[in-house]
Amino acid sequence: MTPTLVKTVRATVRSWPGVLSLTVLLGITAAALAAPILSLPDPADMAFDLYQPPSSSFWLGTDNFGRDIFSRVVWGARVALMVAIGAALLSILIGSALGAVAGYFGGWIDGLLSRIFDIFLLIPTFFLILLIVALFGASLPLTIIAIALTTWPRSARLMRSQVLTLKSRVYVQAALAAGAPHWWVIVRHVIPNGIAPIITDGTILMGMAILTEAGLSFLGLGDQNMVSWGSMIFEGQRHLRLAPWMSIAPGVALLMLVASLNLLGDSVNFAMNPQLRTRGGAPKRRASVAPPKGEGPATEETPILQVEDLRLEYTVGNRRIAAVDGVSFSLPRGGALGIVGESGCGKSSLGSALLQTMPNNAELTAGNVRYDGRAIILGGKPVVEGGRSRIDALRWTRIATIFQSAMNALNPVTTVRRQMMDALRLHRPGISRADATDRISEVFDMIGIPRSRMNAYPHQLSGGMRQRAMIALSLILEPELVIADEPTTALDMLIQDQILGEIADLRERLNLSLILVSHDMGAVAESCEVVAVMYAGRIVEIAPTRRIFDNPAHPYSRTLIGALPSLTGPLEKLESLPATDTAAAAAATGCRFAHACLAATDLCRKTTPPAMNLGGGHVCECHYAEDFAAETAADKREVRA
Ligand SMILES: Nc1ncnc2c1ncn2[C@@H]1O[C@H](COP(=O)(O)OP(=O)(O)OP(=O)(O)O)[C@@H](O)[C@H]1O
Repeated sequence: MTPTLVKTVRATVRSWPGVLSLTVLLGITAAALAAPILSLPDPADMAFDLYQPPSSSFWLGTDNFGRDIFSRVVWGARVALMVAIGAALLSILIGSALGAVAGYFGGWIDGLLSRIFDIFLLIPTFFLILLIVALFGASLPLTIIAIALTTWPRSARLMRSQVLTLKSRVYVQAALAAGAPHWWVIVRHVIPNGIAPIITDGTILMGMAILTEAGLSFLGLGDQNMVSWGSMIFEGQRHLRLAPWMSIAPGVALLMLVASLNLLGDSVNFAMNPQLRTRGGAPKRRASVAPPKGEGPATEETPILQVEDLRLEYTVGNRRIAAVDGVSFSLPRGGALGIVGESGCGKSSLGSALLQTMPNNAELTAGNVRYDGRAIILGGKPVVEGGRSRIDALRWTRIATIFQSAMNALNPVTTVRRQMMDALRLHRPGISRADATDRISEVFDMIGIPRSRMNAYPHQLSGGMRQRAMIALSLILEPELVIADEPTTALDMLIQDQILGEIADLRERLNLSLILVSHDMGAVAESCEVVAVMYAGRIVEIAPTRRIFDNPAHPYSRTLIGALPSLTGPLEKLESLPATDTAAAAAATGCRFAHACLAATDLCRKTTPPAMNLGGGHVCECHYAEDFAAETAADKREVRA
């Protein structure tokens, strides 16, 4: 077994639907395989005990010919399984191969094959099967082929759409650019990535095949030499009043087999798709709290956002990862806070925690958040007022987001103008079309996109223009606070600079408050008055921008600032840090940066550093913060040398 298959089986048997469905399926398969060696009465043997109800002699009773129903159900399982496996395998093989070819090569090949799929889909399934059975007679292999012939276009269309999406992925293009032949790319990169939904669909196909065979047997068109649950149900319904057990037993067996196959399909899909697994599957019901009593009205001095001891944990299997581990800060109205730190330190998790848009495997375990003086999160729970979560009422209208990758954040099949129109109409249902168009034009002018590009689709815009469109979308409802998560990461230096300049300009004009999440110290220095440095889930230093650049007090901030190349002076060797495992660093005793800190002492390794207040809004979690902050620029150069 390949490692992927082993992992899939392991993950499947860890979920209760997986265990349940596999137990039923294995039970039915074992019974079907063991039927010849079990000392069961011959399923075709007729006796004088007609219509016997279930008893210790006849576990499931006897039928109108005195045949033992338990024995017939067990033998019938063989037919059901043969039809399910045979028809589904044949259907998937034919369908996936033709679908992969159509999707991968496109052009006239796709056109021709797609028309063939459509024609087969148009033929009524039962009619085609009846035709085949009428022409060639009723036999089990023919039934299997007939079912496969009517179901393969389903797999073909699924595989075609998978391949169409996958072939534009960068890793597929990279493999082709590296000189790999087409067949290798299809086998190595396309099929393994696109097979999960086909396998899931295969289990549904198996259920359909069993039901179709049962239907054919019910109509007397199945193989008369074999015991089939369908024919048993058919006979049973004619004697329903006299002997209801004749149809109940095969009916229940059929139901259990088809339901288990469908349940198994869901479990396999869940097991094969790491996103479904690690994002926590279905949304959990989160507890909420009522607004606190005595909340006064906000004044000009009330911070737009106050965060106290916020904690967010992810659950992955049995592990808990504290991605945000006790974060506190306060953002004044119209202020700009930059949150910097290396990849994985928890910046995006903090952003999603503030907006309550975390994945399902994330949980806020503690902390309070106040927006404009009103609590939106208390003790880690969302505050609900009048049946609606307060944060729901604030998202986009008062707190907007600029996402990291505009190409992924904008809907690719809708024009930019349409997306802005939708946002306006959703939040301001009464707005007229003319007013909405005026507002869109106004925002386009404001951020420097020519009005002629309003009806462009995202892919028709350049990277910089797309990011501007994303900013326009965030501003369309005139929010007060914008959370920008790496808004310039994928752009070249010149465009980065333009976009940051525009954000700064908009802030001034609209009195916007800003939280800028970035790993780029330069970007943050240009746009924010205060900088918070995050490391392994905590803000380890926060200070006014000038101050943190002149006198960084945390060794980690010093390293980040030291990594900024200087355009003047001699070339200096850049320092590098060992990789950080957020979960391990958070669980370590003492300072979480001690493992990578060149100045770490025993005190650092044993005792968690307190938050040292260095005055002027400068707070740092380092035992030696005062010493480091006091160092002059010359000292720092010396340390680096
Ligand atoms: N859905 C998730 N399930 C489990 N762990 C997650 C999930 N999302 C993030 N993490 C973990 O949480 C930690 C913080 O991740 P986060 O994405 O917030 O970091 P980041 O600083 O924003 O990184 P980047 O700058 O690369 O976006 C990391 O250890 C990451 O592996």
